[in-house]
Amino acid sequence: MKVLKFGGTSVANAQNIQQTVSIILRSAEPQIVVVSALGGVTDLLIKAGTLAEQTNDGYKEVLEQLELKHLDAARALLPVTHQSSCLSMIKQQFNELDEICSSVFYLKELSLRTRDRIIGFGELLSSKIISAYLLSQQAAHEWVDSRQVIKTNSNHGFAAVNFPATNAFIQSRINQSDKKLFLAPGFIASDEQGNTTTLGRGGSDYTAAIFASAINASSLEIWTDVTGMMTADPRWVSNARTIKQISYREAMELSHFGAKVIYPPTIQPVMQKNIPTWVKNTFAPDEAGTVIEENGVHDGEMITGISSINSIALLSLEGGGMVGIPGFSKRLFESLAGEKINVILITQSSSEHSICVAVNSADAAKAKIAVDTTFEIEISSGKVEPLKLEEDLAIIALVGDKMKSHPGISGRMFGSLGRNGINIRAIAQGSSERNISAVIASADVKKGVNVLHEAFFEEVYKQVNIFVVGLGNVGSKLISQLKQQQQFLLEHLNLQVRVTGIANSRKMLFADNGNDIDLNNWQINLQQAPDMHLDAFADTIIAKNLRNSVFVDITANEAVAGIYSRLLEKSVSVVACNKIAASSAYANYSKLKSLAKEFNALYLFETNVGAGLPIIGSLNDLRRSGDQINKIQAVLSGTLNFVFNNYNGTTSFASVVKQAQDEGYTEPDPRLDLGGTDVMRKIMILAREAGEKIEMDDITNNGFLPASCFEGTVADFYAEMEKQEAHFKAIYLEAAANNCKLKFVASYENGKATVGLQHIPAHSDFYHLYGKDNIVLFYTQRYPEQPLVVKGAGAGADVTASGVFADIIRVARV
Ligand SMILES: NC(=O)c1ccc[n+]([C@@H]2O[C@H](COP(=O)([O-])OP(=O)(O)OC[C@H]3O[C@@H](n4cnc5c(N)ncnc54)[C@H](O)[C@@H]3O)[C@@H](O)[C@H]2O)c1
Ligand SMILES: N[C@@H](CCO)C(=O)O
Repeated sequence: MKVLKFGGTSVANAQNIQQTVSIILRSAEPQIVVVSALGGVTDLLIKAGTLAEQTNDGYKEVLEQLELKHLDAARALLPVTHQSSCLSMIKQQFNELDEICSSVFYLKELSLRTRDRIIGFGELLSSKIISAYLLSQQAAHEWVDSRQVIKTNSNHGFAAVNFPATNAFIQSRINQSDKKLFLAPGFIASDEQGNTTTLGRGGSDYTAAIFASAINASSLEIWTDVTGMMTADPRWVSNARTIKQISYREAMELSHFGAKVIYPPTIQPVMQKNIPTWVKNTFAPDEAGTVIEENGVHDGEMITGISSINSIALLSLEGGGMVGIPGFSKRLFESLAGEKINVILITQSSSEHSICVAVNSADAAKAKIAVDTTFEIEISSGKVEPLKLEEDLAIIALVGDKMKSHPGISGRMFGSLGRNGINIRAIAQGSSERNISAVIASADVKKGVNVLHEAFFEEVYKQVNIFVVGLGNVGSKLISQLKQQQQFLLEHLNLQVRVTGIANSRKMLFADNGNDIDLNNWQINLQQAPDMHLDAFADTIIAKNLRNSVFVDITANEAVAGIYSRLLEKSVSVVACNKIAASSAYANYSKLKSLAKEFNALYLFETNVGAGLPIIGSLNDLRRSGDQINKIQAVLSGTLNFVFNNYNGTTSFASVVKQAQDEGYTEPDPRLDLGGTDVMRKIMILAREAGEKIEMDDITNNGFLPASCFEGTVADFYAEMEKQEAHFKAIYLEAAANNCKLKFVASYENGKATVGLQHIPAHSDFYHLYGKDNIVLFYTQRYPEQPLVVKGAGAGADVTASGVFADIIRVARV
């Protein structure tokens, strides 16, 4: 014989009851079926009782609403010929309920005993309606009054079962019948005096387990509205999946931590009898669901599931006066127990200087008063401090039998949380090693569950959420490269790179929760999106709090560079194509680097020098491997190289500059290139990466542009260059007369950096440098004479976008 339990959603209305009954009737095996109240009924019954106690006659309306709900269900389920006895049963039950509530109303008192009586009506009604429906379907069965067979003490609201008596009653009740199908209301029982008691919220699961244990059932089936127990809460983790098999103890750990699928005390009676317990979905009955059994072997993973509890407060009792003195923890726990406060997690450091316990937030204030009163004398004498209370916390836990004696699990757990900026306030792991719990901020709990799910269940791929600001030449190329490469990244690097937010100077667009931006239609969608506000963009990134978040700056804007620190402090990595931050005051550059280190994020800016060329990366590799940079010589402006490679006095200098701009090599403001600022920034960034504390003022700029070119707008700049054509031609002719080419060269040596136009003779490394190419020569301790050379296209939207892309992948693969 097996036992089935159907929860509130499975019997929420006539249609669901029909589905439930079809599941019951498809099994030939004898069975006991336990049902909950129709969905939502228990809460309304509590409301009616509470209103009556408050002498609010609104309770009558609630009862009318409830009566109608039950009458409707019965009418919809039963053929007219079977309706009258069921409808009069419902009316009679509601008359009784009305009388009880009216007594509560007049007495202004709702004792726990009366409350149990009131809420017990929910299961009585549902089971009787289902019984009438079974009769109408000619399904022979017996309705068993759980109150007559499940005996408890009189602890109303949470009564303790007298198992010897209960087992005997159930066995005799079942054995004396020749029926194969029994139907019983869940949740309710009775005490020795025959008063209705209840088994605690979710107690219908428990009722079913009590029946299963009493008759040594072949199995217990818990039918609900989800397919089994999941690896994590599916409302939070889209990749959560059903756990096929799980042990009783793991199931208890997971249920305790918020996996509301099964009520924790349920497990105890079935575990003692080793009865396999299935969790199945009423609305997808053919799906396997989860089986809970001794030594349940799950799919080879170390971790069975991840769960969490919200609304946690952390209480810390601290003080030097506790060290080495027995009895402090006893008194702390006694004072909490005295207030009936449930302790959820406990930690104590080996220094014995503090004891930290997690409790439900609702108990926090009460706990503070109780503990401060208990330790009043020690507090006034300074031996301990008043109880410290921290709220808005949550517990996140890894659960799994297989974690036992398996090193590295907690390292992986804390590493993954840390990399995502999730601060851990307290941790606990019992010696059973079945559960590792961490207390974190409530705001981080959803992200935390996702981070852990990814770390322990999704070796398939890692999700990276990117936010791109700046969608001009380079930015729009990056988006098309990402679109083109998404599938490759998924298949070859197991990376799911999602563009989650984009913005230009006018508009900003975010993907809805759990989605990414449609990369086929981003231009149109961005046009229709809200106006861009930089602070709001940063706020949203932080509020979304998505795992593996990366901010990508492809603007040339100072304000955008100004938000990096806020993001890094939240462990959001920054990939900057924008050179402003790395070339700002040294203090800011170094602060950003330390923030990245402190908050386990990355701040990468490879494209700041030489676009997509591996220049900063090579320099970092040299230094990390112990080399020292003696000297750098470089041509670092794609624009200037292009201009001097193409200018020979036949067309105007200004028109060649314009061509460089049109081809996407210049800065958004080309004066930065022509005036040498862009190159100064680049050589300074290289010098800083080489270990030098250098500022812009320390760099000599031997510029070639007449001062008049810097006045006014970019249009004025072009006009002025036209006027100065003779100046540019003279520069060109002078170099040509010496058989030299013109190159804008940057060099760094002994803490000094210089940039400027030079005559380059044919034997120079820089002579054969064509188009928009860049070249860097690193002279180091290991490369003293023959330098390490990096050379290639140093500007252009495509190559720059691919350099940004490479930085994003570097962040993603950490
Ligand atoms: N073009 C290259 O070859 C190259 C090479 C290396 C680095 N870079 C760097 O790439 C960056 C972008 O260059 P580009 O050629 O794509 O420039 P662009 O002018 O084509 O694009 C700049 C984008 O930034 C946006 N923007 C500007 N201010 C903004 C703000 N306050 N908020 C939001 N968005 C803002 C603009 O709307 C535009 O979408 C620059 O920092 C440049 O130094 C360019
Ligand atoms: N404007 C820059 C782009 C690369 O940083 C150049 O011309 O080199």
